[in-house]
Amino acid sequence: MAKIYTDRDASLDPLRDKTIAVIGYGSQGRAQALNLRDSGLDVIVGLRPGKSWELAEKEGFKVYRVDEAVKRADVIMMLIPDMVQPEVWKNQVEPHLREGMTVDFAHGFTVHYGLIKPPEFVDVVMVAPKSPGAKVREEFLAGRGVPALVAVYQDYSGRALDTALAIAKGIGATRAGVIETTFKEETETDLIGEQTVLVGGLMELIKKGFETLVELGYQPEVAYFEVLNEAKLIMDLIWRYGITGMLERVSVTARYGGLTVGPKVIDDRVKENMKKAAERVRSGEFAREWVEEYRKGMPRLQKLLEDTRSHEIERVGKEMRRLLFGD
Ligand SMILES: NC(=O)C1=CN([C@@H]2O[C@H](COP(=O)(O)OP(=O)(O)OC[C@H]3O[C@@H](n4cnc5c(N)ncnc54)[C@H](O)[C@@H]3O)[C@@H](O)[C@H]2O)C=CC1
Ligand SMILES: CC(=O)[C@](C)(O)C(=O)O
Ligand SMILES: [Mg+2]
Ligand SMILES: [Mg+2]
Repeated sequence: MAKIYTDRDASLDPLRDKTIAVIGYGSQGRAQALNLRDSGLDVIVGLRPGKSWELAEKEGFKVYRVDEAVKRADVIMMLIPDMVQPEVWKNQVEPHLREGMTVDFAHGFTVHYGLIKPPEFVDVVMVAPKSPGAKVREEFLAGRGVPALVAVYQDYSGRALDTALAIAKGIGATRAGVIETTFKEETETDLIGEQTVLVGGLMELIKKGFETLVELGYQPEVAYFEVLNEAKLIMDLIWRYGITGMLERVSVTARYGGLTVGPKVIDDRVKENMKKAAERVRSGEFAREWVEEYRKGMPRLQKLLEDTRSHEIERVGKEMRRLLFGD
């Protein structure tokens, strides 16, 4: 059984007289910095000049260049993109680390794949929200939290886990539930999950469902409501009540049709494909490919994004979302 921590198991004390430098003010950086500050902790932000800098200042933070922030802080939270981390680490973080500091990550990628090798005199921990950044903030403001994983990679002080749990509490994650894991498990499950289900799988399932309906001559707007908009509403039922709970809340016809046809569409070959994707993550092959793509300036990523942007579901979606949300 997994070790799960909630609010009762965590204290903010390990962070009380410390300065926390949140490096990056994007998806996770902004959410985590704001939540930690609202939890009563001393937070500064480390950035390079630009839009994020202005936003963080506007939102009341003292903002410094990354190296300056590291010098002023006791706890460093590496919340910049995974592919940017190694260089910033080498030039602006590592040279200024002092004995006994804590370095925190929100995803294990750079440490697990050896792109960052922390010195032995700091604690290295991870608090990985199982959620997009915006939700980390939204749920916190609503008095709730999103689940997260915690892990200790290096325990120099002997108190690394307590510090990690304090961060988890400060961002609101212990309100939901925090599971103890390792950098390896978090990194591999996060990548496998986002590639095969959360990002890759969902997106492809919805696109192929949309294409199928449109190719059969149905109206694209009808297809959009059916396979994209309602996917969220059905997912909400699964999220709140579980798969059986969702089945209990759709029509008996949908229940029978879904249970009999679903496994024919998403068949065992899909699982074999998922296992292949998982193998590429576990062997490090995906990480090598992504580092190489990043170094080349991400031409493949840009091309794929452009193709997605021009897909019919996006054109129709824009119209339909204007109707639904007025934007
Ligand atoms: N996006 C998400 O919701 C999730 C992200 N994570 C992890 O959190 C970490 C941060 O990811 P995101 O929040 O998506 O990052 P992001 O892409 O939103 O980060 C952008 C921020 O980094 C700053 N930045 C970029 N390059 C910089 C540089 N050279 N020097 C200083 N600042 C720089 C930008 O100014 C901006 O403030 C990653 O490890 C990611 O895997 C984990 C869970 C979910
Ligand atoms: C939002 C999240 O948890 C992801 C999908 O793993 C990510 O953005 O990397
Ligand atoms: Mg991820
Ligand atoms: Mg994730």
